[in-house]
Amino acid sequence: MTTSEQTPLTDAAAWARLNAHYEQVKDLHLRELFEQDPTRGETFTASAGDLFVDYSKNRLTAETLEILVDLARERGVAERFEAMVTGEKINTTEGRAVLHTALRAPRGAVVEVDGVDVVPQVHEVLDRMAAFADSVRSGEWVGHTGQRIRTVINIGIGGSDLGPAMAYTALKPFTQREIECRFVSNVDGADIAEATRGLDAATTLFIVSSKTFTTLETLTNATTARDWLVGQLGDESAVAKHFVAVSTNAEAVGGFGIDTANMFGFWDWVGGRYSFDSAIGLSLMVAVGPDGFRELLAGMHEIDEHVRTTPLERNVPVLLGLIGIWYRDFFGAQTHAVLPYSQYLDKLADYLQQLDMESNGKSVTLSGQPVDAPTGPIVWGTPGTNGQHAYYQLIHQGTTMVPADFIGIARPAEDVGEHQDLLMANYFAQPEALAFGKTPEALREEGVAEELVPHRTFEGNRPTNSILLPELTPRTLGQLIATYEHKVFTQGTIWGINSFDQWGVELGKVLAKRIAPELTAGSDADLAHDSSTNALIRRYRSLRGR
Ligand SMILES: O=P(O)(O)OC[C@H]1O[C@H](O)[C@H](O)[C@@H](O)[C@@H]1O
Repeated sequence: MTTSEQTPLTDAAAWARLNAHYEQVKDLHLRELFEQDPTRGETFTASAGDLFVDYSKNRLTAETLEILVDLARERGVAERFEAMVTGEKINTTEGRAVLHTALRAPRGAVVEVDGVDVVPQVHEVLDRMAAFADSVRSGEWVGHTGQRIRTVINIGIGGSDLGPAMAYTALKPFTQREIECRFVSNVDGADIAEATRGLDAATTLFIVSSKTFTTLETLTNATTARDWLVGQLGDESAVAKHFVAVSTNAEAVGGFGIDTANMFGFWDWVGGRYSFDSAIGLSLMVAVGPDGFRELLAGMHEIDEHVRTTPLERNVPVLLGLIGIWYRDFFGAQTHAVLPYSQYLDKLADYLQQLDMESNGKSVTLSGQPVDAPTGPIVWGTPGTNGQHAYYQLIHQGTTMVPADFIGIARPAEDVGEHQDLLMANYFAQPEALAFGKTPEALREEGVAEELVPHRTFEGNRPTNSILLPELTPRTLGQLIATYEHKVFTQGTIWGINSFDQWGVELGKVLAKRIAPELTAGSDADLAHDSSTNALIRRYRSLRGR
């Protein structure tokens, strides 16, 4: 047991110090902080792998950071990280180890769960995935009619969708363009209908991805996909050449009719939202090739090692986590924006929403007590510069503090004309404007009419991190994602919550199972929900002529 599992967060000595310190620094303006220390922009920075992080535009001092690091020490962040990566069952509510770091451990490393080294199993599956991916990519794997595969459709949801979908988009320039990947997640029939529209079943391969293989959305989509395929090819036996599965549940895969020879396994110690570097990434591996996938794993491993070996003061995921806690728990910021200046990172915020919000959206501690400080923020964002022309108004001049990560890529995959420099000019300009704002005096000097001065004033003092990557490659993407994984870990550890369960998604699933048959059968009088739910169901039935 580490400290955070035993004692309330607010009992920590560093917590009391942070409270007192907050009162001293809360009104300091970033303008003053930069005036006091003109070297701040060079010293409040850190690197991990190829990631460079400038955290100087945050409302904190060197002392703030010192106390935050003391808090991390007191809450046992390093010890709990060690417990996690060595296979301790830190997911106590499910009795499981948490070993996504073992998914990227190099061949020959040893990580034991219940006395069994899991690394050989990890590499055995990776090798099978590689052989499969190569055969699809080369055209050696042919469909029922002897034709090669042109479209791969991953069917999965949550962690079995968001990771591969995000990474496929991010790594488009590294994909074999002759094979297109599509992703179907929503149980809304529109998703599978649109994904298969116009496709030739003879050249389509489905990867059914589900850790549990019991997820309603995925099984429903997989059944519809199988009907579509058999409908087009006119032969049940075609399924064998057009369906593979990724799951921890071999029995259910067999029960669905997919040959378990075409199943790629993983383990209960891989959480859904931490699984895209497991076999869940099979579609991605087909797209970027086994070498690309291994580069991604290597990038993630670099960050795992960084966290393990770097002092907390320079530990990038730990620092990002601590800065997030400073805003969430002391300034009361409810959200955290992720603003990538890269179109390829279009799906990053969607992915991070599950990673962060499903992990740290908790209100009880590991020991079941109510938390004594606010936990995970609402995570959101879209690629810059689009957000600038939509919601940045609120970030600049609204009444809510929105701490944000600005993510920039120096060397673009598509170096088209002056696009990149214009994009990056915005990447640099926005955090500058957010931090330093524009004073009424400056406006008056420019001759702005007095009645417009309040409207055109930018208060500034709005905090950001700037994360800069040299380029977006499988390796740097792996580094970026592992950085966020361990940021979330750091925060969960400090809050003393279980970042690895997700009981909060259960109730809605149970109720939906109960309601589904009520939508088609039975009489209105049989409905036994609250009056609102009953009336809505009745209205739906009537709109559908039932
Ligand atoms: O991979 P599966 O078992 O199908 O689960 C898919 C997703 O659904 C669940 O409800 C959880 O909220 C997610 O953590 C999980 O990633």
